[in-house]
Amino acid sequence: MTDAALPLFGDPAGDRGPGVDETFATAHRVPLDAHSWVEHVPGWLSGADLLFDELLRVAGWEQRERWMYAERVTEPRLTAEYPDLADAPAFLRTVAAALTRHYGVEYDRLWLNLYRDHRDSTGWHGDGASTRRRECIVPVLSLGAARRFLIRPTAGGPSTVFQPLAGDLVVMGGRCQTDWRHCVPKQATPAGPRISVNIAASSQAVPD
Ligand SMILES: O=C(O)CCC(=O)C(=O)O
Ligand SMILES: [Fe+2]
Repeated sequence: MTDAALPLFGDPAGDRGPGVDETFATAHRVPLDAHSWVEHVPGWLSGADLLFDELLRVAGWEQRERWMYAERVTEPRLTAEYPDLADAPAFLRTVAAALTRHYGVEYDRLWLNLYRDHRDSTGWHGDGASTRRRECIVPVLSLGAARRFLIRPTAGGPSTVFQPLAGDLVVMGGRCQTDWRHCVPKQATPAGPRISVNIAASSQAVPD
């Protein structure tokens, strides 16, 4: 079965399914320095739990491994990647289109992370190959359990902490992918599963 064939929310009237706030009314931009910022948009998506359940079921979750120094390590999360937005579950195309309209960046691909519980994580990093332009706008939509999202200068220094809830957007802008590093740390306090939707643009993968 393909994603496109799924009646995603089974609600032809469309008023019980998820929806996005096209006005970004709750957006709050936090300047990190002269070149970089993070925008938190609480409650941007309504019906986040429906989208979470649907993605858990339909996404092509993979367990990836990577080289860390001389060792092959299993990543502490699952990932589903859609290099072509056209192949992504239908509602995520609506999400990407709304972000394209608002931020003026042609979002055309995305990947999902599934943090199965509080022991899953993403270590400190910049988004690398998907963000080679000097200034990029990288939206991340949170679904499921709340987890901490940290960002700190690449050269070291204190972290700025966000705690996106289900339906919140966290958007990294400017030079966040080079001058700053972000992560979602493991935590001691038990947490249920979380999915992050990381929305990317091939136009931002090309250096300017
Ligand atoms: O899960 C998140 O909120 C961020 C994930 C992330 O930064 C990534 O996959 O590159
Ligand atoms: Fe990232």
